[in-house]
Amino acid sequence: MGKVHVFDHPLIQHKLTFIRDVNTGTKEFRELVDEVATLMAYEITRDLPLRKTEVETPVQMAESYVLAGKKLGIVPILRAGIGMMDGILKLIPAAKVGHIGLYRDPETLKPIEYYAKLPSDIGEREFIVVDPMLATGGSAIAAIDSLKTRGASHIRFMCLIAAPEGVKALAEAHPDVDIYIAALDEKLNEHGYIVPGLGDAGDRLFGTK
Ligand SMILES: O=P(O)(O)OC[C@H]1O[C@H](OP(=O)(O)OP(=O)(O)O)[C@H](O)[C@@H]1O
Ligand SMILES: O=c1cc[nH]c(=O)[nH]1
Ligand SMILES: [Mg+2]
Repeated sequence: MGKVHVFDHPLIQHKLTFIRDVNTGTKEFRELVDEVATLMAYEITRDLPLRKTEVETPVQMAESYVLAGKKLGIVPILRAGIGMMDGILKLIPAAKVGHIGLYRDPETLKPIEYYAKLPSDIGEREFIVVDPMLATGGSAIAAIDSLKTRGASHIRFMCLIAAPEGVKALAEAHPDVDIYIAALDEKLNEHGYIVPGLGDAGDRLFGTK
């Protein structure tokens, strides 16, 4: 079973409060999601492997470290995942970006894939799939299914807010995938929305509705 990590960093928790706030407008919402994505990227990369190297400082040669291991790929689930992408790329600019387009059918709550474009060297990369919301888990499971079908084998999933139902479903469907979240909320409501959540992440990011 993959591990579930809840990021309790005070800055993440503080900013998340304003992201949740119904009175936060589109511009500020987008900026806050971007900032939290950067902070979460900092936390999620904590365990990346390093190798020793040497660097010439203005004073003398020094032993130092650079990143080693697999190259990274970021996969935002369209649309709302796009809101977290730039914040992650600020810290990991060399990562390649794949896109998977999914929307949740409002009646059945089942995900429908409408787009996929992934890096060509998919088997050589470690992927972070990102989406602000993990509700029923259907979208995250489908996105990871899609990545695995195309050859990815090292995948993590990162979101802002998760429902217990989504965490359970994702952990059962993909036990090899670690899940990183900023907040684990109470439940889903009858429309499949996270309670208390933040509403519809895509609509709040892009000003639709
Ligand atoms: O865990 P689930 O029950 O699948 O729900 C979560 C999905 O729902 C939202 O996307 P939505 O379908 O609203 O698409 P959008 O990003 O285009 O708004 C959200 O961004 C996730 O992708
Ligand atoms: O609470 C939810 C659930 C699914 N998608 C969202 O954007 N919000
Ligand atoms: Mg939406």
